[in-house]
Amino acid sequence: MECIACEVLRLAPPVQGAFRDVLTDFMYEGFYIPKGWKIYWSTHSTHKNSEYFLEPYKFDPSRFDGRGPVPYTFVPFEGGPKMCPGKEYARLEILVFMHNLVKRFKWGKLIPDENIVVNPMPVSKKSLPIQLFPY
Ligand code: HEM
Repeated sequence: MECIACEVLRLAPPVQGAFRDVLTDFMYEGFYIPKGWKIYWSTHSTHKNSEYFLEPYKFDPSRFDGRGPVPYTFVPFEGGPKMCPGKEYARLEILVFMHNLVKRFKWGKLIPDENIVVNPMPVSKKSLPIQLFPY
């Protein structure tokens, strides 16, 4: 179940990225980035990089089996000193929700091909109406 949650967070990260102040001059991929610039790191493009994730647009929870992706390539909660302090709480909440939904209910989407819109968080276009049937 955890692999499924991670794969959803990879494909549709709730936080798209964030801005950072550049503290020292540095080179990146041949580009000179001067101190004082504001830069943006993108969760989405990191998660869809085929160098780190084979067939990046394919839903494949098994990529999180075993050792999983290399450090700093799966970053829905970011990484380093600014990493989300609510990460473990969010993880628990997501897994408890999924557990109860799957174990206690048979359920189905009312709009099978509903799209996701990003504004700025990814949400279902029509709020994902579902029908629940308790077991
Ligand atoms: C799926 C759920 C969540 C995701 C994907 C997420 C993601 C993130 C990310 C990417 C950042 C870094 C933003 C940045 O660098 O500017 C962040 C920061 C933060 N998150 Fe979360 N978060 C989640 C849930 C939570 C929860 C449940 C809490 C609190 C209970 C929380 C509290 C915070 C706080 C306080 C910060 C700011 C930390 C700082 O500025 O040093 N988050 N989160």
